[in-house]
Amino acid sequence: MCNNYSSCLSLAEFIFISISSQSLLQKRQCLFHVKTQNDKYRTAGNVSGSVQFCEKTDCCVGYFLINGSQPEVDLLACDMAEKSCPDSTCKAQIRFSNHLIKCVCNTDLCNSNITWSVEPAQSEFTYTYSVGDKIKIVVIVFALLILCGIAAKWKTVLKQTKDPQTSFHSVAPLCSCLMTKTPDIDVANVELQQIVGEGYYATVWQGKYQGNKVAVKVFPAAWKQKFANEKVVYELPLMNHAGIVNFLGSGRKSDGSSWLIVLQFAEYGSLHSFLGNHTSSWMLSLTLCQSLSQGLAYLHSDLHRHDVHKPPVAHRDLSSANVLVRADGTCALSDFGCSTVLRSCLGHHCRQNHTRNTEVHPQVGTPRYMAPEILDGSVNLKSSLCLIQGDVYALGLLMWEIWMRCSDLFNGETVPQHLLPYESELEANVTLENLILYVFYMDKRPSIPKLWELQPQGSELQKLLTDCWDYDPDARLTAQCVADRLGSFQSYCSLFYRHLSCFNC
Ligand SMILES: Nc1ncnc2c1ncn2[C@@H]1O[C@H](COP(=O)(O)OP(=O)(O)OP(=O)(O)O)[C@@H](O)[C@H]1O
Repeated sequence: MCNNYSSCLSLAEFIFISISSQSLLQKRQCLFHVKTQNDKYRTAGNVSGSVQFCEKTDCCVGYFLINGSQPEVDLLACDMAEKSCPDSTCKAQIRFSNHLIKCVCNTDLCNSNITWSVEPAQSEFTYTYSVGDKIKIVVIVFALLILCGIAAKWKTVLKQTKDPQTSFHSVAPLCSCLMTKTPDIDVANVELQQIVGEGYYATVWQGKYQGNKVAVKVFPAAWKQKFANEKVVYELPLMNHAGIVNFLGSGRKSDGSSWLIVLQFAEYGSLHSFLGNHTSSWMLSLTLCQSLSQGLAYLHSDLHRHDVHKPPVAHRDLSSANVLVRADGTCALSDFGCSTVLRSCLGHHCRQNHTRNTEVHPQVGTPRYMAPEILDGSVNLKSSLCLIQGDVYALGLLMWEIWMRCSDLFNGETVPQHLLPYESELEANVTLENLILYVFYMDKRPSIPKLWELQPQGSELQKLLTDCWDYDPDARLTAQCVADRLGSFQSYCSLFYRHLSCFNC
């Protein structure tokens, strides 16, 4: 019997309400307070008044502004993507700038309060050292330096005795793949002609080897480790692929002053200089993006052919300076100095383990191209999946750079000059702190021109880019999926413009 409307529920309604209230009860509840610039946090769960029921994670977050000595709430919400949050109370964890700090915690409404301590200010008192004190300090520092030197030397000697190869490999040892042992080339046969590129670690020359035009990457002896990293990747089995620059050999100058890697010569040099000097048609842009994503998909692949195994490799430093453009308008990945050869046992979750393993896989790469979770420092850099997802974020930025120079997308209007990602929003020499605030905290990405929406494939293109640089690494596409989607773009070529200047169309 039911006496009033509210108590008059059918059995089905009753079951539905109890199940939903139960599931709401099981969900993490966090205090909710957002400002418009961080609207993305609304999607992290259902909001009821000042409480949010988390849909995506079990963690609450709090961002606090430090004005004077008191933290002031800037944002309270459920976290957006799966992360580790081992603490039950919200302890200040990451300091984005002098004014903004973040905490994460794992109990209901735990983000209401932040536990933090003001960093001890530099004490301002002065102390005058006597001459005797100064001599003592110099002697102690000197003795410590000598001791450190001896200890470091011993560590190296012991390491080398244990495994003579380890001094030469910082890349994680592989599960099952054999290295292709390429014999060293005779450096005397390599002719260096002119410098074509100057990176941080090496100078790249145009040269001649066995009658062919080649690029020669010359590492000074001090960067032997970078040379070794790169050589390890190039010498992996089955590394020959159109999307990866062709490795022709390596060697050492007889006087030991430098180490050389000989590569196929890319006529247009880096993608950065190519885009700086050329605009492109729809088809050329598509060719650049397809070859780039195919190269990355291949690099990430775990291949077994007969008895040979190519493990997945994360590039970890994708940028337009590290992608080359060949005469036929295809891209080739290069510069594997920061790459990590991954064990074939993929499957670690991106954020299961909060420890930052800076020893095994340190945070490397070009900050501008670093994924938000890598900038934020909250990911487990030991996880293969994280590194691969970080590469896909950079792939999204690279494709944005390419399409921003596509004249067909600007419908006869002036094509903007080539810009690096975030160059127009932040300065050319952007600081890490500004990048973290913009890319991680505000979840901003390079802007996509409104004009693109009017173009035949503009919206698909926009979707492709946003699916690569999603805030949630698990929501990002794989490089293979990017290549497949781009493959379907091609069939629309004839629909695009009748007078389309197609490259390879
Ligand atoms: N195979 C090649 N063909 C033509 N130019 C090349 C080739 N390889 C490299 N370059 C040029 O040399 C530049 C530097 O090369 P690379 O990025 O490999 O050096 P690096 O010292 O490792 O740089 P980084 O500072 O990014 O670590 C490239 O941006 C490109 O302009």
